[in-house]
Parts: sequence; structure tokens; C-alpha cells
Amino acid sequence: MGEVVLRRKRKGSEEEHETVEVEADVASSSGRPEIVACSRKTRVSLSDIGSCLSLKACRRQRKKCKEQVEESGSEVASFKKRGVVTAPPCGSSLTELPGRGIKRKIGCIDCLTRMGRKKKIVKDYVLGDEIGKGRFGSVKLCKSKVNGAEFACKTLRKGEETVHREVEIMQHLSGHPGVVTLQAVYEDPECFHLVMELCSGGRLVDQMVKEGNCSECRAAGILKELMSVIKYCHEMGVVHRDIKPENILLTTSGSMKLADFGLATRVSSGQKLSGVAGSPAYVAPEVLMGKYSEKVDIWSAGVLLHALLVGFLPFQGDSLEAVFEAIKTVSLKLDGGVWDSISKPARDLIGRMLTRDESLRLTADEVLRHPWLLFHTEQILKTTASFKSKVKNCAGGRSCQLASIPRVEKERNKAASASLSYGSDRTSSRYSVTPGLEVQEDLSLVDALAAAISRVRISAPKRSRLCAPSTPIQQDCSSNVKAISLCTAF
Ligand SMILES: Nc1ncnc2c1ncn2[C@@H]1O[C@H](COP(=O)(O)OP(=O)(O)OP(=O)(O)O)[C@@H](O)[C@H]1O
Repeated sequence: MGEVVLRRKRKGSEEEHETVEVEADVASSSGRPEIVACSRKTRVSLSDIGSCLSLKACRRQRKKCKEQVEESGSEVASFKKRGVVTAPPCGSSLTELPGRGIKRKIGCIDCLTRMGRKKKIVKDYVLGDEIGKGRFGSVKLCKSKVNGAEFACKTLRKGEETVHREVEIMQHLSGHPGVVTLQAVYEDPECFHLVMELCSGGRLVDQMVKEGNCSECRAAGILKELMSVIKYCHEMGVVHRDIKPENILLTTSGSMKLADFGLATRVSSGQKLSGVAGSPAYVAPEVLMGKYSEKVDIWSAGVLLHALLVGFLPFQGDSLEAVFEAIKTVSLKLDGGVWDSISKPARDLIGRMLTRDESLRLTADEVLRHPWLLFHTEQILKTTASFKSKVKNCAGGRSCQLASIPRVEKERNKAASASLSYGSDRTSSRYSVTPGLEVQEDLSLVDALAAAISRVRISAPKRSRLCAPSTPIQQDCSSNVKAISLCTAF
């Protein structure tokens, strides 16, 4: 069994430069030690980074950048061709590839912070109690001095590359309803202070621990919101790399917000990433192998969906090494036991998200178009329930609606139902979904399903390598992960 060594070093602290080295060595299961993780050294100049910026100022600056860019339209075209929709790094050439280190880090933030370096957070906000703590700093409640509105203020110590990247990526993504909105960024010589919208509903993980596994409808609602924000991130050229319920915050109204972009990174279309990043229980197998893409977020979301539906994590072990081994090799068995109460489409979706071959794993968009996500929304379930009761109440008990549906419609429904078949020949023998959804006899329900199916187009995988659960162990974070902190990012 392979040996796992995870190290995080911080060295060479100088007045203006700091070097951060993150290393992770994972010995292969063959016993031959091989380094599959990253060894990254980056020098960050802190001297040029100024003080405070508001998003208004950021938008102004972006607009200015955009105007400059539009003057040289050909550059934009070439940028778009690369398939990355990113905020242009102000003051730097658009022909630079995203994620190119220091120039990206000091891009927009830098030129904007230089504009308002004299402003201090305490001038605009009253800082309150600590409401959270992470690896890189603390999160405090804060109140606007102007209108008394409450926010969360995350203070990040400067120096590490990831901190600068987190600020930049949050600015880049802010504005989507599923991303914690960044209100303003302040800066002093030691820290960044990110003023964010306050998510008073707590973390999804706490809700999961309190309530246990949730209904398919609730799980589908959560997954749907999560996948639309993941899709947005990917379209914006960002991989989150740390999708887990600890990083999903809830608002008072119950909607979810993706938070903690500390491990997020830029990615261009087709670009492969390297460097071990993520939280053990949620990490995709290809991350452990060294080269990966934005599909790692789909895997992690699949792990979350598994935990939401059955209340335990799919890949477990009593050490990091064992968990990684399970992620790489264990076959998931999504039938029998607890799975008997979970619908086939839900199991099918988990299988397609936890497919080890990333080329066969669904994209965010495909997940959103999966029948299970389309059907299991409160609205559709309500509609089908009301259809059902109408049919039942129909005089004579026989389906009066049935008779009213033209023949051609019935044929279309039949075909649509058949299109739900994920042929067992196209999936692995380890995980097969019985061809064809067991279509309800209630034709009104079929109508609703067919309406949803008609909007679905799923490319069937040639094969999928799915995994079976190891003996579940009792764990207590992210549903059930324990002391060795399998949910703690590395
Ligand atoms: N906008 C927010 N509203 C309310 N609470 C928040 C907000 N942002 C963060 N928190 C709280 O602070 C905690 C730590 O925040 P966050 O995960 O962003 O910090 P981090 O240093 O990046 O953590 P990690 O060590 O997980 O990377 C969260 O788990 C959450 O409880």
C-alpha cells in the first residue's frame, strides 16, 4: 500500500518577498515511490499592492480595461478563441495566458488597490465577532457604518500565492447568485480584508450532520444550485478544486452560495492542471495521479450527492492513504441496502459523476440536463402529484386524460421514455441501470416526465468505471468523515 506524505512549507520570509512551497508526495500503489503532486515555488512581490478597492471602482477599472481592449479588437477575438471568459488583467496584455503567476495575481486587484491605498476598513465598517476560522485567516461579522448592513469580513494574511489568487478569483466570479458576493476589498501591509455578503444560514455540512440524509427532492435542489454555479465557474475559466459541504454556505432564505475560493485556480479550455489540491474525501482520482481538468469539481459534487442521499461518503478509510487508495480503486456498488430506496435515475447520475475516466464523466451542463435533476424539482413533483390526483378523481377511475391525449403524443411519450434507457452495454458491468425507466402507468406522470426528457440530451458513455463502497466507517465531518480530517483541504 502506498505511502502518503503531505507537506506544507512556508519559507524564506523576507520583507517584500515570500516563498511558498507546497509539496505532496504520494507513493504509488505499486510500491514504487513517485511524486504525483506539485512542487510549486512562487515569489510574490508585496511592495506594489495597495490598500482598498470597492467593487464599483473595480467595475470602473474593468470598463476602462475593456475600452482599451476593444480598441484592439483582434486581441479579444484571440482571447475568446481560447474559450476562457475572464476579466482582462488590467495593465497587462490580453495575450497572456490566464494563471500565469504574478502578473495574474497583481492584475486587476493591483492597479485598483493602488488607487485607494489610503482607505482603511475600520473607516467604513465596524468589525464584530468571529463567525468562522480557516487555514488562512478568520471571518468576522462586520457592519457598514453608512447603512448598518451586515456583512462577513474574511481577513487573509498576505504572502501566499493562493491568498492573492483567492481575492482575484472572487472578484472575477462575484455577481453570480450562487457565489458569495464580494462587496469590497481592503488591504493593509499584512492582510487583505474581503467584505462579503453574510450567509447567516450556516454551512451545508452542519445541516447534513443535523438532519442526516435528505430527500431526493431536496438533494436535487441542492445539486442543481451547486451545478449551476460550478458551470458558471467553468465557463469563467475557474476550477474550484475544493467542492465540499463545508464550503457551501446557506442564506437565511435557504439558497446556497459557494464559498472559499482558496484553492481555486484559473484554467483555459483543454488545459491540464497539476498539483494536489482538494480535500481527501472529495478529491478526484486524477488529482492523485497528477494531471487533471475542471472535471474534478464534478467528481467532488458527485461525492457530495452520494453523501446527501445516503448519509455516508463513497470513499472511506482509516487513513489518508486508505482513502486515496479507495478513490483510485474501490468499485462503487449502487444497489442493495440503502440504495434500494434511492431512485434509479439518482443512482445513474451518481455513477456518471463518479466515473474515473474523466473524459466519460459528465460536464456541469450535462449534469444539469440529467433526467433526475430535471424531474426532482419541487415544481415538477408538485405538478405530477396534482396530475395524479386529478386522474384518480376522474369519473370512472379510468384515465379520462389518457383518452384525450392524441395518439401521436402517446408515441412521442413512449419514445421519450425509451430515451431514458442507459443501456447496460454502454455502462460497466459493475454499474448498470436497467434499460428504460420503469415508466409509471399513470400517463399524466409520463407527460410530465416526457416534457422534461424532451429537453435532455445526454451523451452516453462508452463505458464507465465505477466503484463499490468499502465498509463504511463512522466519520463525523462532511456527513461522516473523522479526526484525520478527510475534509480538510490540503
Ligand atoms: N460570507 C460568509 N458568511 C458567513 N459565514 C462565512 C462566510 N464566509 C465564511 N464564513 C465562515 O467562515 C468559515 C471559514 O471561511 P472560509 O472557508 O472561506 O475560510 P478559509 O480560510 O478559506 O477556510 P479553509 O480552511 O476551509 O480553506 C466558513 O466555514 C464559514 O463558517
